[in-house]
Order: sequence, then C-alpha cells, then structure tokens
Amino acid sequence: MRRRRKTQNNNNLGNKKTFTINKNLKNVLGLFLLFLAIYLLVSFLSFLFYGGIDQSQLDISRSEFMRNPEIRVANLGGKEGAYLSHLFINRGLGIASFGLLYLLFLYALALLNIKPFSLLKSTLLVVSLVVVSSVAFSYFLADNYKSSHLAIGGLHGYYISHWLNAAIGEIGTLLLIIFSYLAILILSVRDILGKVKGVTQVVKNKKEQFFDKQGKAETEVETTEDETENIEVPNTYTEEPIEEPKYEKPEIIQKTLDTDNEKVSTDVEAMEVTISEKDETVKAPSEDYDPTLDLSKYKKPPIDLLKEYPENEAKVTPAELEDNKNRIVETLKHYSIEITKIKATIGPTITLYEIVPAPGVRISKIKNLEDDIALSLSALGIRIIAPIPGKGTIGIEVPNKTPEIVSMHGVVLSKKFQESKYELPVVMGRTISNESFVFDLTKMPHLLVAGATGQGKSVGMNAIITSLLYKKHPSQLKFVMVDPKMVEFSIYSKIEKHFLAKLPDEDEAIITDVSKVVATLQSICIEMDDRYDLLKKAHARNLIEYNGKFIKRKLNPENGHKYLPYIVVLIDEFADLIMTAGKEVEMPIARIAQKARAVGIHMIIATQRPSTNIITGVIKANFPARIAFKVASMIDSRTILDSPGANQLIGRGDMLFSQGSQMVRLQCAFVDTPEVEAITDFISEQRGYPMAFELPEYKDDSSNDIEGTIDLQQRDSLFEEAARLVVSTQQGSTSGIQRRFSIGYNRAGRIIDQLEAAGIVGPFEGSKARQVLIPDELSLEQFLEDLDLR
Ligand SMILES: Nc1ncnc2c1ncn2[C@@H]1O[C@H](COP(=O)(O)OP(=O)(O)OP(=O)(O)O)[C@@H](O)[C@H]1O
Repeated sequence: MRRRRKTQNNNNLGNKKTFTINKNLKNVLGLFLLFLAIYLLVSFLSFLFYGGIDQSQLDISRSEFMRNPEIRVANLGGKEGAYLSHLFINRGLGIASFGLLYLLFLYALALLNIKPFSLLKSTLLVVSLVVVSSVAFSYFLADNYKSSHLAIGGLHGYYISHWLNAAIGEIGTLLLIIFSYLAILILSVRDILGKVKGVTQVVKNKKEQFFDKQGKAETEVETTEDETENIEVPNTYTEEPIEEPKYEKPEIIQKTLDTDNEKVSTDVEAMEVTISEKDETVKAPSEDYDPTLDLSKYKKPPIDLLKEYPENEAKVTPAELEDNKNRIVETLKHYSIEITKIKATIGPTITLYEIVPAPGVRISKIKNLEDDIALSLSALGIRIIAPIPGKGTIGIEVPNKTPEIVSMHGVVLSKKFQESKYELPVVMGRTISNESFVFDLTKMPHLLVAGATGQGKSVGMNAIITSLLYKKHPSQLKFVMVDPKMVEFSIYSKIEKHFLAKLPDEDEAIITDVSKVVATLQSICIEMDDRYDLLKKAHARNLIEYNGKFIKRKLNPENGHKYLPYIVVLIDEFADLIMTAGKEVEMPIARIAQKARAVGIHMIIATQRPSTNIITGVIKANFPARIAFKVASMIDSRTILDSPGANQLIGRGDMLFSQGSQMVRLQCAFVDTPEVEAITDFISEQRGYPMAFELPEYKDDSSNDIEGTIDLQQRDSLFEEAARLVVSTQQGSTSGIQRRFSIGYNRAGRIIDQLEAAGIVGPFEGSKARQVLIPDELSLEQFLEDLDLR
C-alpha cells in the first residue's frame, strides 16, 4: 500500500528578513527625526531668551557666521541652532514655527511605527494653523518687533498682515483671520475625533496584546469580559424574553415557564469585526503565530442572514393547559392512580406535565398506562418519562396544539452560544424549558443522527454546520462532506476554498460517489496517523495542546509542524454506504471513531434507516452521542438510542439527544435552505485559500499490484541515504523520509517501497511504523555494498 500526500501550507513566515531590514531602516530614520526635533526645540526655545544677544552676529552672511571661530553665540543649539531659529522664527513664520517642530515630531513617531494620527491630515492642519497664526501674531502685535529681537509673526506674518491691512483694511483682516481659524476648526473637528479614537485604539491594542500574552492566543473569536459588558439588549429588540402570564390553580396546578433569558443583541457582529481588525494591527512576526492571519480580513457571517420567525406568544392557552391537566388527572383516576401535585412546563413544541404521585403508587403502573393516557389525550406522540431522572416525579410530554418554530436566528444569538468557550460549539435548539442547548462537538466526540424521512434530519445537520460556521475561522475548521444523495450538502460546495477538505486531484469537494468514500475515509485515517506522529514529536497529548505549542512558536515548521485545523467529517445517508461498501466503510469509520478524538477529527453520520444491519454494533460502540428525530418504530428507536421514545416524537424537528445515560428532548432549531445559501454566499464572496484543504492521497493495495514489481537497479538517488536514516533511527516510516529529505510523499513512498524490496524494511503494517530488518549501520554498509554487486 502506498500513501502519498500534499499539504496545504498554512505557514506565513515568508519575507520576514526583508521586512526586518526595512523596519530597521525606518526606525533609524525615525530616531534621527526625533532627535532633530528635540535639537530644534532647544534651539528655538533658547532663541526666545538669548536671541537678543546673538542678533547682531546673525546679520552677517551665513558662510562668514559659520566659519569665523571668533564668533560665539549664546544659543544652546550653537551657531547652527541660532541660525536656524533666526531663519524659521524671525525670517519665517514667527513663533508659530513651533508648530513645524510638532509636525517633525509626528513624522518621527510615524517612522517609529507609533502612528496614532493620519499624517496627511495632521500636516494640512498644522501647516494651515502655522500660516494663519503667523499673520495673526503680526496683526495683533504689530509693533512688537520695534522693542524686541523677536519678530513674533516672522517676516511672513509681517508682510502678509501689512499687505492685507492695505488691501482690505484692518477690520477686513481681522475678520479674515477669525474666519480662517473657524474654517480650520470646522474642517478638523472630524479629525480631532479621529485622533481621540486613534489614541484609544492604541491603548486597546496594547491591552489586547497583554491578554494575548497571558495565554489567550485562542484565535477563535470569543467574547471577552470587556466585550460582554458591551452587550446590551437594544430597546428595539423584538425577541425580548416575554414572561408568559402565570397560570395557576391552587394546590394541584403550578405552571413554570422558563423563557430564554439569555439573548444578546446584534452588536455581537460588530464586536467580532472589531476583534478581527485588532488582530491585524497587533500581531507582528515575532509574536504568537496567528493561523487566522492568512485570511485576516475574513468576517464571520452576520446574524441578519438568518431569518427571524415570529414567536408565537399564545402558544399554549390556559384553556389547553387546563384541559390537558384535567384529562391526565381523570385518566389516572380511572386507573386508581392518585396524584398530589401536577406542574406544567411549556416548551416550544411540547408541554411537560410533571406529576407527583400519591405515596404508595408504583411508577411502573403509570408507565404501563402510557397508551391509555395517550388515547385519552387524543394526542400523537405522548411520551411518559417514569421517573424523571434525578426527581421523584413522572413526566408526561404532550405536544402543543400550535407548535412554535425555534429559529436558528434566536439560538445563535443566545448568550450561551455567543459566549461559549467550547472548541466546536453547536447550538442545536431549545429544551423544554426554552433554554438554548449548546454542546461541544469535541466532547461528543462523534455523533450518530437518525430519523425517518421528512422529520428534520437535514435541517438538524444544517443547524450543526451553521453553528460551526458562525463560530470558526476557515483556518480552524475543515469539513469533509459525504453526500450519496447528492442533494443535502451541494449547497456548501461554494465554501470549498474556505471550509472544505478533499482528496488531491478531486474536482468536487463534496463526495457523492460511493467508490470515492472509501478512499476518503482511508485518507482521513492517514491524516489521523500523521497527526498522531506530529503530536508525539511535539509531546502533546491532544490537538489543543499541540496547536497551543505551535501558536507559541515552540514547534518548528521546518520539522513538519503546522497548525492543525479541526476536521469534521459529515456523512449523510450512511445506510447507502453500508449497503454498497459494507465493511470497507465500516472499518475506517470505526477506526476514526475510536482514535481520532485527540487529533481533532470528529464524525457526524446520519441515516434514515436506523436498523441493526446499518448501525452495527461496531458503529454503535464508538458513537456514544446520538440524535434521534422521529423514527418509524420502537425497534428503530432502540437501535439508535438503546431505548424507546424516538418513535413517539412529533416530527418537524422534535428530537432526542442522548449522551451516554442522559437523554434530553429538544426542539431543533430551524434553518431553511435560503438562509444557508445566504451564509455560504457571504463566506464564498470573501477571499479564500487557493484551494480546498488537501487530505493525504490514498491508493489502495490493488493498484500497487498493477504497478508491478520494483526494479532495484533503478534505485532512487536518495535510496542509500534513506536506508541509513531508517537503520540509524530504527524507524521505517514514509513520512519520516519525506520530512528528513524535504521530498514529496510520492517519492518518499517510492523509496520506502524500494527499501522494502531490498529487504531493509518490512511490509506496511497499518498505522504502525514498518519494521527495520537491519540492526545497525555497519551491517547496512555491508548490505549496500552487496546490493551494488548484484
Ligand atoms: N426544526 C424544525 N422546525 C420546524 N420545522 C421543521 C424543522 N425541521 C424540519 N422541519 C420541517 O420538516 C420538513 C422536512 O425536514 P427535513 O428536510 O430536515 O427532513 P429529513 O428528515 O432530512 O428528510 P429527508 O431524510 O427526506 O431529507 C422541513 O421542510 C420543515 O418544513
């Protein structure tokens, strides 16, 4: 078996050298301007005080002034300082020339990369202020030059103000000066605001940087504490939790309503955008590696791409509640079951009536009456939970007459999801108590989804994918999509260059051809093994630790290390695959399910036909987390959940989520195809990677035979070196050769085949490294000599 691979290079270390040289030059120049500004400031200031002493000397020619050692000046900037001050102040723009120093100072800061302001705007503002002030000073202090060495408005101010006085009169000049100041003020107000913002931004960036250094290098956009404070529910927000009127009847009925008190405003999008922009300004090559930098401008989909469905306020009327309660009580009475209390919790599509039976009533008795109660309530899909785990009560779930649509919009906005710190957060829908149900896919770590046709399975899969698209950056997550029905996932083909992974040389990223599925699953196994190799080399126990080390630049990309995105493998209509490919797909799926968790590969497989020949023992054993939409029979329910219940669901997204022994009934969030399309359009319109994430190439055994035997006379030029490497390290792995000699997987595969044919390494043994058949280097040299003689 030969395996080859190409990998997508996520590393962006290039051009670092040129960047550093340019940066250093700019820093030197910036520093020079800074010192020049300080020197001129000292000279100008001492000109104000000592200019009078030096004045007589300054009237002679510059060359004479500079050359004659007899001439000494009082200015602290020396002759040059005295001369330049005289030139700028007296002969130029007067004391307004200090403004020019300020400008010089700004340029120096800009070169030193401390650039809170726009240089062009600052230049225009300062120059116009200097020019107008020079005239204003001369105008208001016209006679000053007669008594002082200092021409306060400079020659420029003197001439212009005199000329203006003559042209438009003193009042005209005064008005013109006032007008000029006002015009500058008005034109620069926005700029001033900009400056204030600039300063706060710099401070903010520094703060971010600090947090980053504290280990918050997480690239996923998460709400930080500061940002949480900013999350406000605007007054106009229509989905404010509404306390339903409490319906109470003394003693026996007490209705509880937990509304979702956890929604946050659409400000969340703005917040995300701000953060991604911050990333751009804060990161420099010497800091933590940021995988999102390759697509630094990538924006996560805004919430308004999802549709808001009106929440049905009067979803369960008091009359309906009363009616159901009476029927339950009567039915139970009919079977001589007394109850002491009944409590109703209204969910989006069902209402849970919680019953406290009278002392001495056996729970099994109530359970046995399930069908009778259902008949008496004339409702489909009544489910009895006897007892409710952790409580001494019995639950009867009754479908609501007018079910509510749980919109994806609402659950994505929920605080639980927005503030979730999970690695792969998925918001699936709402529980009976109207809380958003969020889980971490990495903790599942794989999901089995079943449901008869038309019961909401596709919508559920879309809800899972959408959740992840709302939370992850393309650098952090890749999907492998298998869709034998060719309809389910085609909608995602647009985001191939952002979020999809595929086999090299495949045209389509979405796999619809069953024959390609085996190769893809095998390729994922190779990726899994390769990831294990990398983790082992990095002494990391799992993907989070590994990526953490890579981000902190503790792992050298030259040794094959790279940032590893999560891979989520979605397989729709798993039954079709098992029917056509059987063990060939079952085995790699089981292998991935058993091992892939630590290396960030997670699987979600869905089927319409949850029968035991499809969901085999091997599959079941490796998929502890399961989702069941309505299924046709109790047997199907047992197959998927190991218990009945899924057959009693009401359809349209009503589902059971089971994880080990825990089971939760949820109303799946509804996301329609146009909404998914809007999201994929939004993503695909942005810049993506040049191609989909490439999985390792896989070639099965049979094609090896066709290629024929290996000719040892035509050995690769690296054959001997590779043999020495393999023997010295006593490890025969293709990826080891590939990394050591920086060659492609194809060539490394060919070399390892030749080493095998020569008898240096043993045959391929799955995920284990090949056995090395030569014990030491001395024996190898002897062996190679013999080989040459053959
Ligand atoms: N969460 C939900 N909320 C409200 N209605 C839903 C929900 N999920 C599904 N529906 C309704 O049920 C219909 C069928 O859903 P969906 O296409 O997901 O079924 P399916 O189980 O995938 O069927 P198939 O296996 O044939 O593709 C949807 O068009 C929608 O009208």
